[in-house]
Amino acid sequence: MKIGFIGTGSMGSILIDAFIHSGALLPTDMVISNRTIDKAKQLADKHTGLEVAKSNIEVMLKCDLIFLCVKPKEYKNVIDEIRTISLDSQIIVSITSAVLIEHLEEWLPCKIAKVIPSITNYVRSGATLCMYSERMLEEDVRVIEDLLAYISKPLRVDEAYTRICSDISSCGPAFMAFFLQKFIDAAILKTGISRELATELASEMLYGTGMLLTSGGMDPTTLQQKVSVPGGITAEGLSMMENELDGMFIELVHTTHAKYEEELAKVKSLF
Ligand SMILES: NC(=O)C1=CN([C@@H]2O[C@H](COP(=O)(O)OP(=O)(O)OC[C@H]3O[C@@H](n4cnc5c(N)ncnc54)[C@H](O)[C@@H]3O)[C@@H](O)[C@H]2O)C=CC1
Ligand SMILES: O=C(O)[C@@H]1CCC=N1
Repeated sequence: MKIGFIGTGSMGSILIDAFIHSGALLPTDMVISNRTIDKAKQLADKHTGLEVAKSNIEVMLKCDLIFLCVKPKEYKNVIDEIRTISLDSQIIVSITSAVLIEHLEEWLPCKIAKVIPSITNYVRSGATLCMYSERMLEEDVRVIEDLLAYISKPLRVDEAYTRICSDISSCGPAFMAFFLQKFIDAAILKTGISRELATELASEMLYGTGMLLTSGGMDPTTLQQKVSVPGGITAEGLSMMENELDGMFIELVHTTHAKYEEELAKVKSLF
């Protein structure tokens, strides 16, 4: 089976790298295209045998399963280009939250999967959020999830929860890195600790915390309880954060959902 990638920007190239490094795919299994062809060529220079197509049409003509890795506003151009040569036997995997399965089904005759990856997949961890159109057969779903399992934990979610699941799984790494950055900056400002040491400590801490919350079998509440001795320093810090951050995460969810609605409307208006 030939796998295509239309769009080799940040997420497209992360997926290609991860599939190759994990052994899920060989470079020769894939055909890729990108608006700026040099970006695709740079990937091919890194992975001998990876074929760069001259156009998105060429990818569609050569592949059975095609990942669409472009931004919402770029869907219109791609769909217009490929719709007349798309086949109902082909599987399109769209990685964009703000493009609905029902719209992709309206625009293309193909079987449609919506899979939201995460930057964590680069190091073969984190989830991939999986949603499928009714056109997908059991064996199509198996092909996709077998592939994704090399680089992630594929989790089936209801499309109605795409936004909040992506907030946690895909935006989450950036949000957590932001918190870490603020923590490190404050540590440097208040104590004079070196950035290098503070960053190393913070990164190791987040890695270990992630392990405790997955293979370690702890949930976030238990973890907090285990670290905070009643009346101790952690408890004091947690209590301060409870007051300072009250409402912030509600606001965060409002913000991401408002932006999502805006993008959904924009995509719809383009067609
Ligand atoms: N970056 C991330 O962590 C994640 C991104 N996504 C989704 O992936 C999608 C792509 O995001 P990024 O890779 O971050 O964006 P990006 O801007 O880095 O990559 C998009 C690529 O598409 C190419 N492109 C644009 N129009 C094209 C066309 N007509 N034909 C072929 N190629 C074209 C661009 O040249 C660019 O290389 C977005 O919808 C985003 O929401 C999903 C999960 C995580
Ligand atoms: O739009 C999304 O849901 C994804 C999450 C990170 C970037 N884009």
